[in-house]
Amino acid sequence: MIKAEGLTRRFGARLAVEKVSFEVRPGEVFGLVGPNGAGKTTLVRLLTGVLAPHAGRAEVAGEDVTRRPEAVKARIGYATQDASVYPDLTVRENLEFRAALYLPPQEVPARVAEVLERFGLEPWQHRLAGELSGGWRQRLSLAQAFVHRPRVAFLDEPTTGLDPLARRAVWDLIYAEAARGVTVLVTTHYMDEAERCHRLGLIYRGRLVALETPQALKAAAQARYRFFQAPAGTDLEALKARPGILDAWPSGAGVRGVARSDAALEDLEVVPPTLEDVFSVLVMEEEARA
Ligand SMILES: Nc1ncnc2c1ncn2[C@@H]1O[C@H](COP(=O)(O)OP(=O)(O)OP(=O)(O)O)[C@@H](O)[C@H]1O
Repeated sequence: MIKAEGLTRRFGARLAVEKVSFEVRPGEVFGLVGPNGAGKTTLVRLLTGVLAPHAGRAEVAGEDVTRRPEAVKARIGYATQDASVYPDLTVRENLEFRAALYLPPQEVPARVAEVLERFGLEPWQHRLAGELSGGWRQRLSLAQAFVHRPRVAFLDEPTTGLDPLARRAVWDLIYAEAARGVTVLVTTHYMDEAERCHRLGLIYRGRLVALETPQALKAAAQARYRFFQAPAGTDLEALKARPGILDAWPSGAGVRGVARSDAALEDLEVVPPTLEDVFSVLVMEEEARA
């Protein structure tokens, strides 16, 4: 459903996206994760035809994005980071506007009514989008991404700034759309959200440095390293200086860390890695390579 081959994009001398290749299968919820400035948004803009690549190509929903960006736009939904809604249109008008871009006029009212209902937006339909709270604006942004029945949806940080309940509601909506067969590519900073994705790509400095299911990423990290927990009050610097210990950081009620697989850790509690641990070691490996 999504196929990127060697996608590359520069801004001046800076390589924002470098030779990125991957595929997303129909119905998959695929997560792109990576630190600020890693290149996630640029990659999404390349895949949605908003930005042209300097090298490589992409296919989305059976269309070549570079050659026929307009054909691709009709088949995808796109919710941008800055909530792609018009603040001075009402909720309903926003949805009507978006639906009318890609659907025959006679289909618009029924689609808008359905999406208002599905996304719980009916009570707000006559409100100006600019008057909605952050959570409801994000819901509207999602609703407009799905209103024309796209085959693929790109959601760029759809839950940033939302409280945990609103984030959960957004994820329930994303999964409901995926269950209807929509392929979803979502970018996120949140590890608990990354955990919900069927498969993940980690972007670091413009490059795709890992591509796997959350479970496989954890298993691979556990095979290469040992992760541990130390009690509160542990001397962090002394711990980091021990042979075989690669890094340690304050975490919750103690200290968490990563060590080489042959390190002596008898006095420490060895624990399975979280996704956050996995990404820490992947970034550590990339830094060591640089
Ligand atoms: N239009 C632009 N002009 C110049 N540089 C840009 C432009 N867009 C992105 N960049 C640069 O490209 C790099 C990747 O940025 P991008 O926004 O894709 O990262 P990101 O992973 O989405 O970050 P965030 O999580 O903060 O949104 C950054 O160094 C950024 O400064």
